[in-house]
Amino acid sequence: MSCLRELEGKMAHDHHFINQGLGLRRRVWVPGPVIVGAGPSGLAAAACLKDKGVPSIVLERSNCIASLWQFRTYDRLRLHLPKKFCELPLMPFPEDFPMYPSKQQFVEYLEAYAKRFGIKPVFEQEVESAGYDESVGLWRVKSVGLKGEEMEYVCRWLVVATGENAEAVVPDIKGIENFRGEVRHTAEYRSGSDFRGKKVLVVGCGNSGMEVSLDLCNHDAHPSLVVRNAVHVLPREMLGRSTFGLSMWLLKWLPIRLVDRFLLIMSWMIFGSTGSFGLDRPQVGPLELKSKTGKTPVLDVGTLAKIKSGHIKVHPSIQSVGHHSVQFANGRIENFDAIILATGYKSNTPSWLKEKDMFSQKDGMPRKPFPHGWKGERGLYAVGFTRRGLFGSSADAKRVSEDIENFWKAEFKPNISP
Ligand SMILES: Cc1cc2nc3c(=O)[nH]c(=O)nc-3n(C[C@H](O)[C@H](O)[C@H](O)COP(=O)(O)OP(=O)(O)OC[C@H]3O[C@@H](n4cnc5c(N)ncnc54)[C@H](O)[C@@H]3O)c2cc1C
Ligand SMILES: NC(=O)C1=CN([C@@H]2O[C@H](COP(=O)(O)OP(=O)(O)OC[C@H]3O[C@@H](n4cnc5c(N)ncnc54)[C@H](OP(=O)(O)O)[C@@H]3O)[C@@H](O)[C@H]2O)C=CC1
Ligand SMILES: O=C(O)C(=O)Cc1c[nH]c2ccccc12
Repeated sequence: MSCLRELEGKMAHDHHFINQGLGLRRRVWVPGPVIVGAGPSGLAAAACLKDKGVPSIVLERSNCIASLWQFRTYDRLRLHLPKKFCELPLMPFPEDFPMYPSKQQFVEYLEAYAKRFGIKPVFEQEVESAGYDESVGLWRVKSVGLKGEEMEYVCRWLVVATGENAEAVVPDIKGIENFRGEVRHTAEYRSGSDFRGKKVLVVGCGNSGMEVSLDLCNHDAHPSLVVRNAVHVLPREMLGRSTFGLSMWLLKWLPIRLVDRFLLIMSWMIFGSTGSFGLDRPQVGPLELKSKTGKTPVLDVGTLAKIKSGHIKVHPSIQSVGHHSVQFANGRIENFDAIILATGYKSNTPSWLKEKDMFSQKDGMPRKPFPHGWKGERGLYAVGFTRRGLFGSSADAKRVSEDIENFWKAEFKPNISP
């Protein structure tokens, strides 16, 4: 251990210390934290660390930053929350960006962010396992490159930033394997132009399902939406302000239940009763539900009007799928040309993180409830697992970097005698 410490001192300014010949894997000693994931959370963590003088290394399975935004989202996507709630620490959005930046603008911002803080992730490095080695008191992070080349990064601090949306959730739907039309998850959906004139069933009514249905409508497809449970749909704006901004402001003075009541009254005045067209509301209010379960209310950008006008049909749960048809829980059977699964995403930490205390094996999320989930034992951290969007990522990145900075300073205090 002491020789490792000595090495640490010597290597404090070297990012990579390659020690070949200790087996087939190339082993690299990283003096600072290893961050897994180059999405907004990983970039925010690296930037905050850099700002405090702590070097880090970012490992990313894809070949670019923000791969979720670049490769796995639909073309018409914009931020749903105003830009001031989505900015990463230390760098606001450009002033000439609109209130709700498009995905291209968001990616542009992230590219500029990475450049500004000199963040150069190691791309095409899929982390396949990470575990704490008690014998040396360090993390061993094992990755595999595109050509199968294996690496091991050894470090004191491990920051998990692989996101809540690392893998698509593909539910088991009876008979779906027999369906002759196309079945596609929203992660593979780009635009309704692929479905012009087709009858498309969208399964799931979160923000993705609602917006994809609207996009299909706008491209002259004929969408139907499966709504199996109650859902809160709120207008994106009310009283000339963003619903989210207004809610945050009201929460400074009022209890969550009162703010929820206000949101529901306003929504009723704007939409009427959503239950009358198949979208029943949960018993618990939208913000309370978000805070208790992480279920995000749908922020409507025009889908509801299309449901009201009959351009988007609403169906209950799917009972079974045939070659060309779908039978619903109410017994109705309809033919479809394609099925889009807007069934959400999940964390992938159970598949690679060998530590069982901090992250649940079941859902891959931190076990400790918000706001305590960002820090584990032995130098393990999480950024972007609070179900609070980009706002949550920024808050985590700040906390994590402050915590690591304290250890870093204590460890590497320059040995200057008076
Ligand atoms: C369609 C959509 C729209 C959204 N819109 C908003 C919004 O408007 N506002 C908001 O606040 N939030 C929004 N969100 C929430 C979203 O979670 C955040 O926007 C944001 O992308 C989260 O950043 P992240 O870095 O935590 O995760 P991600 O963006 O998913 O980044 C994680 C990165 O880790 C990489 N990775 C995963 N596993 C490994 C591995 N084993 N090894 C190496 N790399 C790995 C991935 O390739 C990815 O690049 C949206 C989410 C979706 C799906
Ligand atoms: N512009 C923006 O800001 C956007 C933001 N997002 C965000 O991205 C994240 C992911 O959103 P999204 O992709 O919509 O995923 P969600 O997890 O939010 O929604 C998944 C939906 O699929 C339903 N579902 C799951 N399995 C089945 C099934 N077998 N049969 C029927 N329905 C099913 C769920 O129903 P149930 O509730 O019953 O489980 C739920 O309605 C969210 O945080 C969301 O807010 C997404 C799109 C746009
Ligand atoms: O889009 C998302 O996934 C978000 O998590 C953004 C978000 C965080 N808190 C909210 C409360 C109401 C609506 C959206 C969000």
